[in-house]
Amino acid sequence: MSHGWGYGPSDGPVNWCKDFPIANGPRQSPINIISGQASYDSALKPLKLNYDPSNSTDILNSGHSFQVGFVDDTDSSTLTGGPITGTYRLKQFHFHWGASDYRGSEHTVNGIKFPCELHLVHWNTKYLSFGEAASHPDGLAVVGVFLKLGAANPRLQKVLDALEAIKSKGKQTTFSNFDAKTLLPDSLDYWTYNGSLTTPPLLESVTWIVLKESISVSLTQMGKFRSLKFSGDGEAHCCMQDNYRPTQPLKGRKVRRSFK
Ligand SMILES: NS(=O)(=O)c1ccc2oc(NC(=O)c3ccccc3)nc2c1
Ligand SMILES: [Zn+2]
Repeated sequence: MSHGWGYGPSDGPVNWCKDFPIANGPRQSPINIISGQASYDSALKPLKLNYDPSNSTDILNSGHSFQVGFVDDTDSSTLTGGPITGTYRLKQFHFHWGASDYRGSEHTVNGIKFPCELHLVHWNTKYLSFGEAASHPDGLAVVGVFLKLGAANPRLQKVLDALEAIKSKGKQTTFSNFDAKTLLPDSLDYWTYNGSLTTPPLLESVTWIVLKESISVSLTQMGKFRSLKFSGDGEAHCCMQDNYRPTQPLKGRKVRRSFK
């Protein structure tokens, strides 16, 4: 039985293809977005994100990141419009970040890395569940938001304060009445392309929607992300950082943009 995957020298992204051969597939994520090569598509609609704060349920240290989960048994927290057709329900959001302020994001823009990237994960309600949707090419839609070093972001604080209770792998605590919309920047201009989950099982079922505008994060707030552990209680302490996959080959894919 092979050990799980991670971000270390032996279980990290370069070795994921051994257990998940799709890692070398035609539509892998993340990618480097070359802004000059992204073509404006006037047919792209504005993003519509309608989130009900009462749907947030818990915050969990997954051992790879931490994620805030949402009740998804009704259409009360949805993504519509944008490059997608139909209605996608919010399942969870999580982040990826670096050990230093000069890396951490999964997507890059013109080769630029950000210290952190937020992913809001949605699944297509034409399927019965997240799990089923994840196995279809149009099953998932993830909104990516870059975090850029600057002033402390008060909208992150409630999430970061909750990390005290979930320092190690497997820890979970309630996290209610959180409005994920407060994490979004003012502009919803975006780039979009067809890609994959950026962690195993790396399924090629994600319509990526990467916002052009970033949100701010301070050095102190970045320190809170890095205070988490990949490891569980009783295991050798391993700081949760550099939990990002390097950019993957475009393999002929086109990146579109919603803005002129
Ligand atoms: N970095 S990523 O590409 O956004 C990404 C990568 C891998 C993922 O696995 C899941 N699974 C659930 O959310 C889930 C949550 C609850 C129950 C079943 C599945 N979401 C993912 C997002
Ligand atoms: Zn992610």
